[in-house]
Amino acid sequence: MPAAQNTAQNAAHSPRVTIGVSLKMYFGHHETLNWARSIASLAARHPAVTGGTAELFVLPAFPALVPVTGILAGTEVRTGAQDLATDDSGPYTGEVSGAHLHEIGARYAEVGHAERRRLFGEGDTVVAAKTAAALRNGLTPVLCVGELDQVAPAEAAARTVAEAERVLATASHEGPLGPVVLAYEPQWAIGAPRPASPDHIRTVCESLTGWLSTQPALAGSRVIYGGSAGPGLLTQLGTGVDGLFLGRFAHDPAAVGRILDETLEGALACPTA
Ligand SMILES: O=C[C@H](O)COP(=O)(O)O
Repeated sequence: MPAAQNTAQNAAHSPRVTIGVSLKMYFGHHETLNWARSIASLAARHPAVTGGTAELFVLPAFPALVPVTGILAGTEVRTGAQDLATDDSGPYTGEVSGAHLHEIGARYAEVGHAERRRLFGEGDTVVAAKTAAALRNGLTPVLCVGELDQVAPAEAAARTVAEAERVLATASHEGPLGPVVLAYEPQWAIGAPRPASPDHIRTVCESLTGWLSTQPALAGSRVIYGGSAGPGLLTQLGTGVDGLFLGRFAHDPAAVGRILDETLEGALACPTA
């Protein structure tokens, strides 16, 4: 199928807004399960989810993946992992492979988060290997990219597109690419009181979307924003972003509900690569 036709078909079938949630390491096990039950109930009745306006995925800690996937079974919410191994099996103490994750029902795997880069020393080579591992195991990579320091939007866009290009070019040496979720997370806006400005977010996300449109191997990819995102941001962003990647501001399920409400407001017309 020609790439352009493939892109058009993916766009036609993609929900307009992608909402991801990473629980990081904030919740205990029972707290995670209770949160997942609330999200399951929300997703089962919210018209944005039942009507396909929004797609929702959640990334709990590894031990909660099986029960959370069970709790969300029967809803349109998908689950994924916050990390995965570069390899698919073998002597890698403490690691969890993409094959294992797919077997237990995960459909997404986050790679390249700033916290893993900063605290665990992961660089582009490892991030690319994890991206490739996700793709070859049927997991959609949630590839986090974003500038370290607060710079002007145009400079942030240039750095972020270069980062995505670098990582995905390296990943392509290990196997075919496919649709990814590019999570634009300016590192200075993670864990902050407020997100980056709408103008900053739009400038970078539109650059990422423009770059993706030149990459047929990545057709069907989405660009979402993370970094202190919460209720109200989607409405402020309007067009130019395919969704949000939520952290702390999704801990209250009611806040997730308010964000889903925003996806129905009609002002959001998300371009899809
Ligand atoms: O994975 C999510 C992002 O790092 C954002 O987290 P945050 O909203 O708590 O800043």
